[in-house]
Amino acid sequence: MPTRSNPVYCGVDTIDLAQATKLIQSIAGGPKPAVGGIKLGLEFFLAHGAPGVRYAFPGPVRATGVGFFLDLKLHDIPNTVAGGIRAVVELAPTFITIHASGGKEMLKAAVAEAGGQAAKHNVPRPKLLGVTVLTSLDRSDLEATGVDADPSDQVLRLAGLARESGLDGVICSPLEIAALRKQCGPDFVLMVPGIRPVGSAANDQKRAMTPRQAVDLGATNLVVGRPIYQAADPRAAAEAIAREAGVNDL
Ligand SMILES: O=c1ccn([C@@H]2O[C@H](COP(=O)(O)O)[C@@H](O)[C@H]2O)c(=O)[nH]1
Repeated sequence: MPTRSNPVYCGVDTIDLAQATKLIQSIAGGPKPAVGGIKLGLEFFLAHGAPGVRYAFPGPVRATGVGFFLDLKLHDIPNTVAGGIRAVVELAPTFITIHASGGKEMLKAAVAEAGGQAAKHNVPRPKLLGVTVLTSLDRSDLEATGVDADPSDQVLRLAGLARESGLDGVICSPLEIAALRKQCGPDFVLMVPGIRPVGSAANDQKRAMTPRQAVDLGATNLVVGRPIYQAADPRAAAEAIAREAGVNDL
């Protein structure tokens, strides 16, 4: 099998600053990172904010070339979401998430703000990804929110809106990858959580597949949290998942 660049982003889901710092150093530091990127999200950012990002994921670790996914899942009126983007672009994230269901005006405001702030801070423009239907939801969960649609149809609809609004990609489950590739083309980023290595527990993920399946279907990146950070040896777990996803030069 030909090797590929490491698609695995580890979700560092903890409020424990020391634990996050140690985990990030062990999987992303050194000459051979075991992951393609680090994802910091709600738990970590609410507890520690921008100073915590700089502390736990410092320049020397970032210099190994790993990506930085700031998974804030912004969802508010356009002016407020633009303000949220304004507050974090200087951290130079590779990706930021906003909810596609926030609507076209909100999505466009975020795109415009990301471009302007990147120029102001002289950092690469972060790629904006639209959250579609959370991977923890199935049809009946959607119905309970008033959406009478299959998750896959709703994901396609929201991805279309995200693309028309200028976003770079979406968060989707593995089950929608093939249809999204067809609808949105080869360059649209498909960042895919709901990834479980063979034999591991699904936890609260209702639309899940293995790393190999997701990559074969056309995922750009995979998001994996608990199967890495809850493992006895997180680095070994990350390497095993990357190998399962077709990375063979670790
Ligand atoms: O639809 C979504 C959007 C985001 N996530 C995030 O991905 C990780 C998955 O963690 P696991 O422990 O591997 O389940 C987590 O940080 C979520 O916030 C998602 O799961 N689904």
